[in-house]
Amino acid sequence: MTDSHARTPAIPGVLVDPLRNRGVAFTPEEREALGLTGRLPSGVLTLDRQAQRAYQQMQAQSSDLAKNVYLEQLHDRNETLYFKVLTEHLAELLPIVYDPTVGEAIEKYSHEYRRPRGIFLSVDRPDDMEKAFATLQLGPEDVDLIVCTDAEEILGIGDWGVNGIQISVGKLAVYTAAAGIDPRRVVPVSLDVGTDRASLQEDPLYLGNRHPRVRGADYDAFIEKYLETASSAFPDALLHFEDFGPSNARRILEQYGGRYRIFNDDMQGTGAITLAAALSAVKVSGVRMRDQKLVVFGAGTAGVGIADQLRDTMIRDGADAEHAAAQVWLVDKQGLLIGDMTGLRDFQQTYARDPAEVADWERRDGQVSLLETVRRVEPTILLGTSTAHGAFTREVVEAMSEGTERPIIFPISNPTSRIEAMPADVIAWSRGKALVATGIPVEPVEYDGLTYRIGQANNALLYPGLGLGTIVSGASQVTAGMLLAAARAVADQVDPSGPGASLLPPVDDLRESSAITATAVVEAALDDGVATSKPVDIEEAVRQAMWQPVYTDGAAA
Ligand SMILES: NC(=O)C1=CN([C@@H]2O[C@H](COP(=O)(O)OP(=O)(O)OC[C@H]3O[C@@H](n4cnc5c(N)ncnc54)[C@H](O)[C@@H]3O)[C@@H](O)[C@H]2O)C=CC1
Ligand SMILES: CC(=O)C(=O)O
Ligand SMILES: [Mg+2]
Repeated sequence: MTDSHARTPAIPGVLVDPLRNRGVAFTPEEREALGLTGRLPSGVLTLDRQAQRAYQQMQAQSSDLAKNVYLEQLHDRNETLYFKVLTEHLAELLPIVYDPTVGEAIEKYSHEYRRPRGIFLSVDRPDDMEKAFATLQLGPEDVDLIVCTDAEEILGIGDWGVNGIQISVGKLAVYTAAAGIDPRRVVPVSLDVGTDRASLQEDPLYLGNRHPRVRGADYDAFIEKYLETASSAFPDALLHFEDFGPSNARRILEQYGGRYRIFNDDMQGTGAITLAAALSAVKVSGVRMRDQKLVVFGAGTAGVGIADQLRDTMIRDGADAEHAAAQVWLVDKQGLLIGDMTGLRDFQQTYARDPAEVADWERRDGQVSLLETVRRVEPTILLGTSTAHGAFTREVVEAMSEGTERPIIFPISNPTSRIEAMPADVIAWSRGKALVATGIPVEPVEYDGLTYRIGQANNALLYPGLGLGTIVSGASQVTAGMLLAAARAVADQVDPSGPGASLLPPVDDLRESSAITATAVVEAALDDGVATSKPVDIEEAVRQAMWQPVYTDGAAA
């Protein structure tokens, strides 16, 4: 009898291990040593040639989602090659592996599923956690970074259950491509607590838990167990939290930030990159930080996280704490948030307005609208973190432009379908006066004979350098000082004064930008007394720590 295995022999392990695989770049000697004789075509390609081929194959895909799926398959086949391609074409491919296409990839994950990447932890089996991490076969010092999500508020597209694993994967890809975080030392995690999205629960191909989100004590116990398990298995790892819902994101950070090495990207990373864009914009507008008036549209995790960092910056610039908080107006689904409203979240209360102050403001259906708020407040900064596409109308932008000479307008909701206004409109409606940054990548805008470059105020322009600095310094916490240092380091990399200049560094230079940011972060960690390692030459230590996508000698073995 013929043994079918004789005709279709198993693929040798090294060829299916993405961290070791080099495919046709294995030399004849390596093939011999690794038992690959006769298992590859005889040609040997360099990494450069492989990267050319992979890039061509990627370009031949018919849509951005197909490109994302192609690149994920490459990621699962050969990590060095994947990161070589990604690093060499960062500005072109970041929108494919990350925002905005990652949103679509998450929506389609259970249907496009090819093979698993990461650790899947289920609220229904909390006792499996240690076992799941143990399958990685890594020692306590082998992991620098774990990105987890419970996927309740993925980008601006809401609850996507286990499909959210792709945001953990995408965020980590950016860490490596943009800051050289070693891909062998990172772990993406899905915390599957169920989903409230009926279409997922009913989808026969859905791969996650088919029950509503677990909340309350069971949710809290699951998160606490995750923190305990992850940090005792990998005590040096930074625990990055991504895309949790507003009721949990801040609570987890505040409750556990002192005990564990936590970073909440949507609050802290977004706050810092938006602060960087604001620091640049303020250089152009000439209005001191302490005199800014900020209207936040969408008072959730990101919006209030940003408001907090801008308020703290006003205080550092000389405003007293009460005055700085009073310079912030939050507008959400209920309109302007006012102190006598019921149902305000605890983190919104600080900024809720005194009812007497707004007693004679126009109300429609009992609400003070964004437009009325802008007319009354005459803000210098308007921030969009609402997911409400088109909410920054012509009227809103014109009203803002009447109240201030250089309006700073940041519609940073992701992905593209959620942005509050496109920069071309904002620039036209403000007659070229607005200083704009967006969360999504956008092409330069032509207006009245001038080219306006739009900075990408996406936390991806900051968190890779922040993470690298945290890892190199061995910081036990991500402090406010480290966030501020990162924001300043990013802002200092651009000269925003030229006509139409970008407020933020370009994505093409992200690796260099991350090295500069990380250096500033290490210095801040040392100043704040949280660093556990003190490099003699900080910049050199940062650059040395950056993993490069190359085949290094001996790594094939
Ligand atoms: N550029 C960047 O780096 C980042 C951008 N974001 C974006 O910010 C947006 C919000 O994200 P999160 O704060 O995490 O979500 P969230 O759910 O915590 O906050 C969204 C807030 O907007 C409010 N909102 C929804 N529809 C509204 C409407 N029609 N009018 C007024 N308010 C409305 C919600 O009630 C909620 O308070 C998303 O689009 C996300 O992609 C978030 C993090 C980073
Ligand atoms: C960029 C990001 O973290 C978000 O949109 O949630
Ligand atoms: Mg996020």
